[in-house]
Amino acid sequence: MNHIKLSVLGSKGAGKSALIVRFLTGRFIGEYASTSECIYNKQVTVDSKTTNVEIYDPCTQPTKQNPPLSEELSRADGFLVVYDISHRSTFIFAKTLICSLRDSQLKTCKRDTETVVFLIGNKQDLCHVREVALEEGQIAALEYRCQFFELSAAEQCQEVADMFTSIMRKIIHNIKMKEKQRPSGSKSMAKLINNVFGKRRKSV
Ligand SMILES: Nc1nc2c(ncn2[C@@H]2O[C@H](COP(=O)(O)OP(=O)(O)OP(=O)(O)O)[C@@H](O)[C@H]2O)c(=O)[nH]1
Repeated sequence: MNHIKLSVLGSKGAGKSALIVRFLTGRFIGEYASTSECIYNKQVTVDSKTTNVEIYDPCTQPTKQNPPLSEELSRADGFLVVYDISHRSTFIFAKTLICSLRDSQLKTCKRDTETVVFLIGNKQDLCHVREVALEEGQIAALEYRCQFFELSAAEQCQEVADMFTSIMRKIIHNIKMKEKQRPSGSKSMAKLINNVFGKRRKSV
């Protein structure tokens, strides 16, 4: 079974909890008591493979010191960076976050494949008070090499589910690529150990 970890980052009020709850329950709940960070676990099926996904919601609090992004990087396999299309400041913060993620990754160099980051423009239903154009989100995603979705946790269930499936599929693909790139020595070592113990088991 695949085990993957997602972190959902973004400004206070961008809709992180609403997106997560919509994915986990299929429902939209208007208000959340976001007093502390939350970690959700769910078993899902991605391309007919059972996958355990852990979702970390920092529940951004003005007084809460969120962990440094390098810590986030080591914790998560992928990131949803959420902004509210009706508040430009959340979009600017989202771009800052992605920049920091990319910079932190370069510094830590702990990963050979680039961290999976999805830029999410939420509250698409508030297009009558839109402050961030769709094209701006698309251009930012191209610039920061991430996938882009504009949607509404309040009004769209399938689209939110499809977005989560898409990032989980991308993460699983990356994990498989990394396993393939693993130095052949470790593979042959595993094969050797299997042969030795395997033969011994056969003789017993
Ligand atoms: N119209 C509309 N409102 C939304 C949508 N998603 C979330 N909201 C509302 O936006 C407010 C903030 O949503 P949350 O999910 O708590 O946002 P958050 O990013 O988790 O906020 P913090 O936990 O404080 O960081 C709530 O009043 C939600 O009902 C959406 O797609 N459309």
